[in-house]
Amino acid sequence: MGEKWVLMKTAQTPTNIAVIKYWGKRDETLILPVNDSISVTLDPAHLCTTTTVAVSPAFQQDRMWLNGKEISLSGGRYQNCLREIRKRAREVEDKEKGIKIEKEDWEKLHLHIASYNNFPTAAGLASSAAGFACLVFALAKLMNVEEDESQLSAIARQGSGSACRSLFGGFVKWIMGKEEDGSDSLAVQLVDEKHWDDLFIIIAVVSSRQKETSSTSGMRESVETSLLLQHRAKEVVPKRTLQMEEAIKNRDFASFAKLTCADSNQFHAVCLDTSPPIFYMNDTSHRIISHVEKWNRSEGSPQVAYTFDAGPNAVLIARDRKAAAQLLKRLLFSFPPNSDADLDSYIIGDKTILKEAGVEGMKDVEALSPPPENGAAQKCPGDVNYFICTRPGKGPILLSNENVGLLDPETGLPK
Ligand SMILES: Nc1ncnc2c1ncn2[C@@H]1O[C@H](COP(=O)(O)OP(=O)(O)OP(=O)(O)O)[C@@H](O)[C@H]1O
Ligand SMILES: C[C@@](O)(CCOP(=O)(O)OP(=O)(O)O)CC(=O)O
Repeated sequence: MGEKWVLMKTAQTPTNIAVIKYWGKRDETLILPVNDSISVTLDPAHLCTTTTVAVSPAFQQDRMWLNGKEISLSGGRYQNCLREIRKRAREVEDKEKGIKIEKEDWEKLHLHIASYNNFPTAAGLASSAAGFACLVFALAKLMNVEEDESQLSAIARQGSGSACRSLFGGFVKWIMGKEEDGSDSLAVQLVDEKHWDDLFIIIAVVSSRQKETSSTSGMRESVETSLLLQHRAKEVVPKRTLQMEEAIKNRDFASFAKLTCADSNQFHAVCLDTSPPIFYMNDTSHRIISHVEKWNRSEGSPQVAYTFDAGPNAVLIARDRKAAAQLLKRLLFSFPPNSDADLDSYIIGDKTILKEAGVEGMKDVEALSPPPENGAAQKCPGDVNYFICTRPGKGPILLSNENVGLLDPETGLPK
């Protein structure tokens, strides 16, 4: 194997947001959770990771570049994913390029990996979920791995728990499993992204400093100190998961919204019940909850569900585009951009919703009146950094066009 060839694959993988939260591990190394969780996959057109993986006999060591900067692969989570995927590698032949890799060769060959998130990394937008799912998916394609998405999800899980749910589109369940080796702790698709096409999602990226407690250490502290977590995992989530599956199957928005909001609130209650307490939401997050609760109550049935991960960003799931347009008007009234910002960079993703809300420029934002159910609503410019408008989306895909790869096909180094 003294030749100079480089073989590459590029994949794109979505991020996901949990509507029944994963919070707490029963095994830290294998990343095994204390309860099942359910998520919705977000449209990769707006939030996704692109990863190119390459193999060549010329590479001296495994290397990785994240958003253009070289990072170390020595961490246990990367090492576990690489080891597990290498174990499953099979023979690969590219007759056109005259390349043949035997199964045993994969243990000796080194990899180059380049990855890019089209959204901020470590900003509470689940970059680790999309990132590890994409790494495992792209490597599986490069190495001709036979395992299906669920089996791959059990490998991605060892990179970051929530990553296992990004191997599928639509609504996804991470089954906690019972086995000690984690072999049955994996993700399955509940329904694909077309099943509940009406839903529209608006993410409020709330201004904050970098979060103080990572999900990993936060959930460790909750497991060690919160009695509410024990109760939640044993008594609440098992029932709630079944109800959520029913709500999703029947496209029952009222039930879906009730369960989603209750589960987000209970997760944050567990954080408060942790010693010392963990605060992920801030005043802006609380204000968003109160606006949504008031509006839902005044309508008589829920129009929007809210959920918050380990940070202050609000993920708002509207029952349909009409409700999303109404929601956007309410959000823009209370959280207009700072006077120097322009609407084009303040609302990103699927901007078509702006037109439906009748908001086409800053003048329209300034002219918005307070929502009828909340005449006393205050304007808080600058409290939200920007909004991302998106939908439920599809799972990982392989990109066939070599030009979109992040590594140079000749050298295997970042372009
Ligand atoms: N594209 C990627 N490929 C591989 N690993 C990634 C990628 N993007 C992020 N990561 C890993 O995930 C880590 C960030 O995870 P972290 O949990 O801190 O933030 P996050 O996932 O963006 O936020 P949160 O978990 O709160 O939603 C990075 O330091 C890196 O190790
Ligand atoms: C609040 C959450 O987003 C927690 C996600 O935790 P991570 O998957 O980031 O944690 P590790 O497994 O330690 O990497 C809820 C969820 O996504 O289910």
